[in-house]
Amino acid sequence: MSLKKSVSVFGVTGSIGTSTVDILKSHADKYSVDAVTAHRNVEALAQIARDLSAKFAVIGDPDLYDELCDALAGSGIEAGAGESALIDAAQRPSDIVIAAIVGAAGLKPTLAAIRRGARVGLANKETLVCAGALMTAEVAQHGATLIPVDSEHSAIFQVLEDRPEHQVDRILLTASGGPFREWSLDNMKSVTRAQALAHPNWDMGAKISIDSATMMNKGLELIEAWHLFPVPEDKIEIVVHPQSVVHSMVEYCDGSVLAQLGSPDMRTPIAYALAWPERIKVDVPRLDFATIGGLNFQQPDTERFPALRLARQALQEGGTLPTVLNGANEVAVEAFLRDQIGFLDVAGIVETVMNKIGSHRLTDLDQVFETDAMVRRETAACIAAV
Ligand SMILES: NC(=O)C1=CN([C@@H]2O[C@H](COP(=O)(O)OP(=O)(O)OC[C@H]3O[C@@H](n4cnc5c(N)ncnc54)[C@H](OP(=O)(O)O)[C@@H]3O)[C@@H](O)[C@H]2O)C=CC1
Ligand SMILES: CC(=O)[C@@H](O)[C@H](O)COP(=O)(O)O
Ligand SMILES: [Mn+2]
Repeated sequence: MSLKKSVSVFGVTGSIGTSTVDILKSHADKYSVDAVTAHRNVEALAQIARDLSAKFAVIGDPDLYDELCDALAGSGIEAGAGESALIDAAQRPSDIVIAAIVGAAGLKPTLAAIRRGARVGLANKETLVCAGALMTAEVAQHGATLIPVDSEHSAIFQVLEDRPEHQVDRILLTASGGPFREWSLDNMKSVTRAQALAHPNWDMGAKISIDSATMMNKGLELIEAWHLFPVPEDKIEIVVHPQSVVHSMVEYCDGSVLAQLGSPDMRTPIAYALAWPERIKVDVPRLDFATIGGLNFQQPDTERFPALRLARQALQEGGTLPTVLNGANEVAVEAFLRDQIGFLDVAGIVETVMNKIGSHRLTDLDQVFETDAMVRRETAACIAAV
């Protein structure tokens, strides 16, 4: 009988996906790989599937099935394509699923893994933002386990120690402030794609890099934290910490503040999600406090970064408003990346769409998918009018 845990990695070709591959390779004695997925990058998917001796490789774009079969020829690895194959991959009985697809596109496969009671290492924060209450209800119903991979949420998870809500005074979610932390609104008007993609501390995929630059990432993380940890919204505060060394903190009722620190390298939280409740060795750069010298903290500025205010509003009003915020943001970020709108238009468009659609009581997952599709149409129309 194998003592190895089997792992499936969704979004294996991305930033989180390839960091996960790195850990799986260095701990091949502990983990075997079942399914791996990507969206369009057939070549990288097939190479990773071969390197990890995966059993099943899925490409999200159904038109690329034949290309994937060719790339896997002779390997014995089964190929699949399209949304139904992504769901099939999630339903296979792997011990751990790393959910690292970007955006709401990850919702259906992640739900499929939750519904079979899997342990899910969740990087894909947009799923919790657009359907958090329904997702966490399914986690409870099916006995699944959700382990946060997002660095701040991993930090909170590591220091929260199952403490009851009444012992927790505050969750302090740290934010780097992104590349424009000190820029004036006037200068931010002419930000280029390359400037917005250049995060000061983290090497990440394009969408989350833009989210960090607008600080929508922290807004999404606020909503993510509220779904993951048992504290009211007004006990989750955002604090700007330019060095990204303190990944988040929890303040307890006795005045103690517990923090998790580390180099800005996602392999640490990914390894924790894989090994929890144990820890495994990871070759990340170690902190040298004398070289770092000082750690700084500042108030966030919601005037220059309105995405923070919009996400707080979505969380407070609840219902389908976080779904609207997320869908509008995904479409607006894509438009910015295609040079169709300016940097400040991203949050402006999200606000316009939120005001236009408003919030409705959240009832079921079909409503989430319908709202998401409608928001994407409305946002595209709004972008066309800019
Ligand atoms: N990068 C980071 O350090 C962090 C990321 N996260 C979160 O993790 C998630 C992944 O981020 P990141 O790795 O940076 O993103 P990347 O853009 O680097 O990777 C995204 C992955 O998802 C796949 N993908 C994209 N669209 C679809 C789709 N429609 N259907 C199926 N698969 C798809 C991509 O495949 P292909 O390569 O073929 O396009 C790729 O494998 C995001 O939700 C992000 O917010 C959270 C904390 C830190
Ligand atoms: C690595 C990670 O978890 C990202 O979400 C990171 O936090 C982005 O940095 P910002 O704090 O600039 O959003
Ligand atoms: Mn984060």
